Amino acid sequence: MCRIYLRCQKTKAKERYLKGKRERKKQRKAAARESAVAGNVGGRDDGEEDEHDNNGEKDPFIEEERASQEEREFEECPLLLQEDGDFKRLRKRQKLDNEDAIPDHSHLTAAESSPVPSSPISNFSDSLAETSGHRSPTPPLTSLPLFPLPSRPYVPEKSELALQGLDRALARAQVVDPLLSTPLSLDEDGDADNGISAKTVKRLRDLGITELFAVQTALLPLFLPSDRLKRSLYLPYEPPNDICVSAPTGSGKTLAYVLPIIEILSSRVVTRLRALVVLPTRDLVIQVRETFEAIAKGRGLKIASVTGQHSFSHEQAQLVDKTVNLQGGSSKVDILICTPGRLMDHLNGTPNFSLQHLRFLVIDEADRLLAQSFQDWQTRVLAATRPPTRVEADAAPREGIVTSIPYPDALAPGFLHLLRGVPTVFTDLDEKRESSCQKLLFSATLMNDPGRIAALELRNPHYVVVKSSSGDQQSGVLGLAMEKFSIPTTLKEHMIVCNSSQKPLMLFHMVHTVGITNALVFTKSAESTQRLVQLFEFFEIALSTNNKKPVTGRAYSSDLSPSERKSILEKFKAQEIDMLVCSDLISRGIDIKHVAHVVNYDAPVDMRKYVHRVGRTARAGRWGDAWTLVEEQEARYFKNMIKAADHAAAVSKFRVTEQELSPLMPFYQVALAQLKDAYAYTSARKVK
Ligand SMILES: Nc1ncnc2c1ncn2[C@@H]1O[C@H](COP(=O)(O)OP(=O)(O)OP(=O)(O)O)[C@@H](O)[C@H]1O
Repeated sequence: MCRIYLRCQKTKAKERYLKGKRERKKQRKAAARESAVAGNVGGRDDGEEDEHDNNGEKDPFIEEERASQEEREFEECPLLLQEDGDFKRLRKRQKLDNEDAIPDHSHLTAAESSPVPSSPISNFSDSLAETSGHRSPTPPLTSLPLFPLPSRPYVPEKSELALQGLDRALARAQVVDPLLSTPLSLDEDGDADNGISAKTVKRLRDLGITELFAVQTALLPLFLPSDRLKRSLYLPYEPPNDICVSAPTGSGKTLAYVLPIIEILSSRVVTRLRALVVLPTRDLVIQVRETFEAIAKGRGLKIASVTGQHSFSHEQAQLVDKTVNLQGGSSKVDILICTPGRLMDHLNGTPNFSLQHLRFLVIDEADRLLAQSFQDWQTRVLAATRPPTRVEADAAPREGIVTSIPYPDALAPGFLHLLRGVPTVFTDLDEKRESSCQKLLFSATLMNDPGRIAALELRNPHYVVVKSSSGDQQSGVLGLAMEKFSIPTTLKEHMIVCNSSQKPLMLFHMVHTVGITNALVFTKSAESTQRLVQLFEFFEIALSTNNKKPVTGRAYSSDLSPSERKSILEKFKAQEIDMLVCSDLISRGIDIKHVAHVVNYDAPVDMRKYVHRVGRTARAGRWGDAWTLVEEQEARYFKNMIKAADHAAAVSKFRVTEQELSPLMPFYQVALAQLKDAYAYTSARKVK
């Protein structure tokens, strides 16, 4: 309303002013004509600054200037500003007001020198009334408030935000320099300095391991303290702390938990399920089982794995004795390595399969596993390791009181109150008995998700972060909190920006010109894996007519049966295959020593994926190269991703020109045509 009113006022005033101006102009012209006729040419002195004409009339130019000034003021009206949101103008207005707010009051009366500054709107309407020669019929707008200047809120740094609400245990993390290592030497007692027995040292040496890597050096004293009581299989009154480890890919995390588990379990007399290792894929289960078997050789420990590769009953027969019903459970194995899905199957459907004797629960690739629910496996597993509370125990069905235990049962100390037929009397002097299970979380990209961590019910967790940034605590913790992951220092990273249609040719160029072999090539899906391998085969056939030895490439994806996958992986390990084209199925954890190159044929969509993929090379201190083919339209996203992880400087740009690609172009076109025919033929057969 105000706005419309002011606009109307302005228009009428302007019209009146222009009319007056025209009349004055006419009068002046007439007067000039008369004086010219009278030969009396005179006028205003140029140097005169008086705004009034000689006859006392206002100077039209000065009037015009004033009108435009008023117009400007009108434009600067805060009401309009509010709508436009033009804070610059408001700031200018306020600046002017502030200047006005320090007037010289010496010549004013008390009433005039009121500290309340007059509103620009009231000034404007007053001057408008003056200009028009009469006052507005409506009262002038006097007290419209000036909106306060918007002040920029305090924006905390990203690092500051990352540290807020950080788990206290994580804030106190032990940061370890990745270059740390300890030689495996024996002391006078025959033990190694880090608490490893002579037997294990000998076994390690047989396997060619002569020193412990940083993560192993840091972890072994935590698992194997000099106080031997703390190495007991059961610690119901003083349960061990849980441990979370973040260390780069290929830094030896597997051995860091395999060694202490074998050392501690070697003292066992009766076989019980005491170590459970959960991994995300079958391939990883096989790999970790091999490591356990290699280190535990000659120690009498029984190791098994369940992944669903064999029948359920076969696995049950391997795991438990089903003929008796035991509260303490029965186990034919000491160490079980499994995928979460199959673990749930056995928890739900295998009699006597119990986790109450667990001393170690290892969750490897923890961030990946905890992100997937698998029938809420974490909650179920944790519940199975924890002794029931008094209320739960009282509610548990018991058989009639008998004086002797009917058959030997083997409940863990924390679960003794459940013993069938034996009355339990709780007293106030009873000490609380807890599960002796120590939870161990490992990953190269350990998550910092308070919700997920809380769900694990970690007991006084101790964090170990292996990170290169000068090994200082603050940057190590910050890196983990902000998901700035560590990459092996022996890895060289490159990116190649190219047109999407050139990508296959670019890969073939890299294989033949740069000499990429013993390579893992990651694609985004099983389907693109298959297509790329087929195109590569056609290309190699076309090129081999040119007297070149063909490079062998095979696909490795979830489309293949487990036995096919196993055989392909073995051939690749035996270096019978030069290039394995795969989906993300083997992007985590897989350890193949001779992998010298990783090619991200399809750029990874997040930093975690990138870290794990490129981490398939440059393992255990060896050198390796990672190449990422980035399509032009993805380049910005990829650069931002690595920049956000403070990793942009480590990835160098590799340029390939059209001329360099041109020699391979004819073979590529032949291969493309053949691939087209092959797909046309396959789809025609499908239609039939
Ligand atoms: N102390 C050691 N001395 C020599 N080699 C070692 C040592 N510890 C581990 N290795 C070797 O280093 C390689 C990488 O180890 P491992 O697979 O445990 O890495 P990782 O940290 O689990 O990697 P990822 O995060 O990718 O799973 C393996 O081949 C392993 O045999």
